[in-house]
Amino acid sequence: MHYFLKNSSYLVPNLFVNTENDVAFNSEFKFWAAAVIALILVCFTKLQPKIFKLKSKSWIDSLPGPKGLPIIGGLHYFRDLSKTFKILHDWTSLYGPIYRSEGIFNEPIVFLNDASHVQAILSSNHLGLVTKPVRPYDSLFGQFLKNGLLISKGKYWKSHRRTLSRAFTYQSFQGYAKLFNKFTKLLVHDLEKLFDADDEPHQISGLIHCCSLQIICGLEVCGNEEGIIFYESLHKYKIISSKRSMNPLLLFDLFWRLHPLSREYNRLINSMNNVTRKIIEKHKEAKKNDAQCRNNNEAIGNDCIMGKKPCRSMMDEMLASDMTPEEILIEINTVIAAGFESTSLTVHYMLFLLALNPEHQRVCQEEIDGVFNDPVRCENGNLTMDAVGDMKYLERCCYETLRIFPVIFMFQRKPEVAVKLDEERVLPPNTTVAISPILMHNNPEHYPEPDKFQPDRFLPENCRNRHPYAYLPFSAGIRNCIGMKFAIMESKAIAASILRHFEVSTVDKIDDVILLPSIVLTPQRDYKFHLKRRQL
Ligand code: HEM
Repeated sequence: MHYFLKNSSYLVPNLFVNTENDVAFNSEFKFWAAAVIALILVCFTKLQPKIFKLKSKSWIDSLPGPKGLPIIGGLHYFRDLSKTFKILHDWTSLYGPIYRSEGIFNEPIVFLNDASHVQAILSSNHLGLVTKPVRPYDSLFGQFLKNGLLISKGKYWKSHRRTLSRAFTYQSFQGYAKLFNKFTKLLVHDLEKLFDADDEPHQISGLIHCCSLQIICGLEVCGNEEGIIFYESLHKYKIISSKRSMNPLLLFDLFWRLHPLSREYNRLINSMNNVTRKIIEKHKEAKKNDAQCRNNNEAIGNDCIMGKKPCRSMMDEMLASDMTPEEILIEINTVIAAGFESTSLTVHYMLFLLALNPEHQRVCQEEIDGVFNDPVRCENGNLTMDAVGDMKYLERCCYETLRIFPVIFMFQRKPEVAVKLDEERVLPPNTTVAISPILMHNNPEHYPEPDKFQPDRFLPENCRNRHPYAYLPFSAGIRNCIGMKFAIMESKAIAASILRHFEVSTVDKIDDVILLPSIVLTPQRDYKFHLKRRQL
C-alpha cells in the first residue's frame, strides 16, 4: 500500500479526539490556575482602557448580533465546535446580511453576507484593504508561516505575490501534467488494492491527501520518513492551532509561551521546516540533473524534457527569485499548507456528492471517457493539461462542490482605511470583517434550492446574472487564492482518474457526518465509499 498511514481517519484533524496522548499536558492544572489569576489581574489593570475604547459609539454598536461576554466576547458560543456551522446559519437567519459579533477583548467583528458589501471590501486594489487581522491569522499560522504570502501585508506582500504569481500561469502548469499523471496513477493503483481486498466500504481520504501532497511537493514523499514526519506534524499542528484560536487564555502571547502546548507546537514547526529544507535540496539536485541531461542531450529517466524549454514549477520560480533562503522556506510552507489539504478535501467532497448523485456521475464519466479515449489528449493513459481543461462538466461539478463545501469556510479582513459599504454605512478603519462563503453560498436569492447539487448553476448563461461576489470559495480581488486555477486543475485530474476507473457509491448520507471548523472545513470522520471497477 502506497500511503503512509493505514487508518485514514487518523488523517482527519478531529478536535473531538482526545489529543492528551499526543502532546504533553503535564502540570496543566497548575498552569491554568496561575493563568486565570494572572489574567484577572492583567484585565483589571492594563486592559480596561482598551475595552472601553473599543466600546466607543459607532453604527457598528447598534448592529444586531449575539451578545458577547466580558473579555472573551463571543468565543463561548463555539465551545462545542460541532455546532459551529449551525450557530453561524442561525445567526444569519436571525440577524440578516450584516451583523456584529465579538472576538477576544470584545473587539467587534462585522459579519458581511451581502454580496455588494463584500464587493466593497474585496474589489479594491488599495493595499490598505487587503490587510488581515492578527487574530485568528497569527494565532493559527503566525509562528509557522510568519510573513509568508497568506499573512503578510503592504508592499512586502505585493512583491512576494508578484514573484509567486509567475509560477501560477497556465504555461507553468504544463509541467505539472507529468506529476498529475504520475501520482494519480499511483492513487488508482492503491485504490484497486484497497477495494479488491474485500467488499467493505472504505475511507479513502488518506490516499487522496497523499496524492495531493506529492503533487504539490513535486516529489514522492508519502512512502518515506520525511513524508510521514511532515504529515503527522501538520496534523498535530492544526489541532494545536485550532485549540489555541478557540481558547481565550492561550490567545495571550505570554500564557501561550508558558503553556506546554506551545513547546510541542515549536517542535512540530521545526520538524516541518527540516522536511521542507530537504525538499528544497532535492529540487535543486533534480534541477542540476535535468540541466546536465539537456546539455548532454540524453534523457535521464522520465524527468528530462528533451529539446524543450523546461517548465518552471512553483519551487523553481521561488528558487530563481531574489528571495532569501528563509523567505523561500516560508513561502514553500505557505503553498503546501494552503494548497494541499484544501484541494484533497475538495476532491473528497466532490466524490461524495457524485456518489450521492449518480446521474451526474454518469455524465462526468461519459465526458472523462471521451477524453481518455482520445489519443491526442491522452497518450498511454497520460492526460495533457489541455485535456484536463476540456472536462467542463467535471469542472462545473467541482464548482458546485466548492459552493456546498467551501473548504475555506471563512476569511477575514481588517482594512486600514475607511470603506464605503453602501449609501448609509462607512466602515471605520481597522474594523475586522468576517466573510463566510459557506453562509453566502447558501443564500437562495443567488442559489435557488441551495441544498441541491446542481452543477449547471455554473453554466456561463446561468452565472451571467448572478452577483460576481456571491461565489467566493477562493475569495476574490487582488488577495484571492493564488492557487485557484491550479487547485481546480488538480481536483479535476484526481477526480477524473478515479471516475475513469471506478463507479463510486457511498453508504453515508449528507447529514451523517458533522462538519468541523478545523482551520479548513473538515468532516468529523471520513465518508465511507464503495469503489467498483469499471469495465473499460
Ligand atoms: C480547492 C482548493 C483551495 C481553496 C478552496 C482555496 C481557498 C483560498 C482562499 C479562500 C484564500 C483566501 C484566504 C484569506 O483571505 O484568508 C486562499 C489564499 C491562498 N491560497 Fe488557496 N485555496 C485552495 C488551493 C490552493 C492551492 C492549490 C494553493 C497553492 C498551490 C493555494 C495557495 C494559497 C495562497 C498562497 C494563499 C494566500 C494568497 C494571498 O494572501 O495573497 N491555495 N485560498
